Amino acid sequence: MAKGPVIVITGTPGTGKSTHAALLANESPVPLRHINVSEWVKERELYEKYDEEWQTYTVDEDRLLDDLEPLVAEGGLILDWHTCEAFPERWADLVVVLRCDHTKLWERLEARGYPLKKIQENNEAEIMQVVLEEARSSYAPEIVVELESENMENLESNVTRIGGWITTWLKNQESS
Ligand SMILES: Nc1ncnc2c1ncn2[C@@H]1O[C@H](COP(=O)(O)OP(=O)(O)O)[C@@H](O)[C@H]1O
Repeated sequence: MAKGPVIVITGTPGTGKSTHAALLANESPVPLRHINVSEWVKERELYEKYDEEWQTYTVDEDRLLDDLEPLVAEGGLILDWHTCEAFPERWADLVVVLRCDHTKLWERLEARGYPLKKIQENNEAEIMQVVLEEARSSYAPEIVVELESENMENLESNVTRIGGWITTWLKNQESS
């Protein structure tokens, strides 16, 4: 059986990456392992330090990439992270960038208990489409897809659409 693709799901924090990844892992036509990269970094202590001011970890990217490389080689992976430019271009078969209206995003981050400064920073990043630009400058345009993640209907249709893409990808792998 063909191994599964490597799908990067990225977007500003709160856009719905983990929600999409969990549903996709459940509904995918081929088994996919969901790696929440932020959690992975914490669990495996792949960071240099904890930044108190921003309440985030400064990731040790070299160690992170070494750690993920064997999993990527196996395939069948969802990499869920708020940034994507650190990953080697060859890793990704598909890069999904989730987008959300900034007032909705603000509410989601507030509900998460983020400090105001962090909400403002992320909100601004979403308005300026920082993650989308990052994805577009790091990967071939044909593998980058921008999807709206504002409501449950978006969530369901996005996951169905990515599932359809996986089915085609598998067929292409078999015939090549
Ligand atoms: N498409 C969506 N429609 C409605 N709520 C969503 C959607 N995507 C995410 N959410 C909600 O927004 C919050 C943040 O989602 P999450 O998946 O944790 O975001 P991320 O992983 O990008 O930080 C959660 O409460 C989740 O239920």
